Amino acid sequence: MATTMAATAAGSAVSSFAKLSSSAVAGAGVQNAAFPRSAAATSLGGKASSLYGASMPYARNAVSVKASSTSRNTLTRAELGDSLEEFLAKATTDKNLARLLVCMGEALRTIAFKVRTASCGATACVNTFGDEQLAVDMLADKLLFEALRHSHVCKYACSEEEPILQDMEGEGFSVAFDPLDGSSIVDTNFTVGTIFGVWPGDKLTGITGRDQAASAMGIYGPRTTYVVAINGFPGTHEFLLMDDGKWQHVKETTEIKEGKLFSPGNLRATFDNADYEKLINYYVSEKYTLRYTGGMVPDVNQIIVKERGIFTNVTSPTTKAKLRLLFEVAPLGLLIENAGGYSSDGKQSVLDKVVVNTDDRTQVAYGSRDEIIRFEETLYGDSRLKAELAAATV
Ligand SMILES: O=C(COP(=O)(O)O)[C@@H](O)[C@H](O)[C@H](O)[C@H](O)COP(=O)(O)O
Repeated sequence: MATTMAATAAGSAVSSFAKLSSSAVAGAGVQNAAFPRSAAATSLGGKASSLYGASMPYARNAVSVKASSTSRNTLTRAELGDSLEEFLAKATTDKNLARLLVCMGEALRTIAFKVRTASCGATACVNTFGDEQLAVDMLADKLLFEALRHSHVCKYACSEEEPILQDMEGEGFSVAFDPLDGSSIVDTNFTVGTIFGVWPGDKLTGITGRDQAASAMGIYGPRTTYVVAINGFPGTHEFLLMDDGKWQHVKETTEIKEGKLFSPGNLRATFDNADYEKLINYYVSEKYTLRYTGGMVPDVNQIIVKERGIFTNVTSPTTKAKLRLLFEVAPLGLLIENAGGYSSDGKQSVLDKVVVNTDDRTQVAYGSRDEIIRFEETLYGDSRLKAELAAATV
């Protein structure tokens, strides 16, 4: 309640501030559009400006978290209200990983601006990139490759648009990304997003989601947010893009509770997958709330924000798997599991699936523990989570 009140009070301060300094904000937009190199450098080395203080709507709210022994041995305090850079200094001792996440954050900020100002016709939503007019998903793709090259800590990168590994000429990590998930719903002004996973080393096949050093999504909705999970650091962390262009830590999720909320992807599969039909009928008969946009980023993000629910995308003999393990499913798996949730392809966590080819596809569910048990039992008659739970309680 205290946080909500602080946010409301400061919210009106922010809007009067925005009115007073609309030219400064417009200027920031122009600067964003010009990003990637200069802004990344400023952010990496820069200090919070006075603008930052003026527009900070959330009271600093200390949250104590115990980092795992693989990352830090000391009690680390992640505080709501921290900047992205402050948070990363507490969440990881790996300065290269922090640098990469900051660089990607700068690209996300620019993509948000490009999506917000895209012009949409009958066939595509386009915006400018230098002298070019590009579809926004292609533009996002270019910006992300540029940011990774600029980071100097990325060896290889590939994307849904460019699945062949590209040499980024840095060292430390390799990154796979979906530049603009939901590009077909940009024109309807639904929320869309970027998804990426960061793997240590120089391999993006022969790896699993569990090997990720971090994963994240950028979410372009009424607000722009950057949701980050760092392997070995508890929780999934939401950062809000502020008026001054900085990311501010506004939420930490460490538990996905039980609650009747469902997002049924590939619903057409119920036509010839009787078990999926049975699962959907269960949700309806139990009066679950339907919350589904058809964009995987907002549909999965709502589980992290609401801290409950289930997202399913199930296949059938006539509707094959569409979602890609490397670019979408594994990174979202780490975000959900770090938040205290569970993921499944029907039989195992999606984090345990080996990426054989960059184009591997799979069915998937994300949600609370009991929802994932129900998902596995309904589809395959049994759930490995039950056995794990029984073993844990002995
Ligand atoms: O892949 C996605 C979007 O593709 P695109 O618009 O080409 O960037 C995802 O967002 C999924 O399409 C989505 O979550 C969902 O699985 C779609 O399923 P359905 O509603 O059955 O079409």
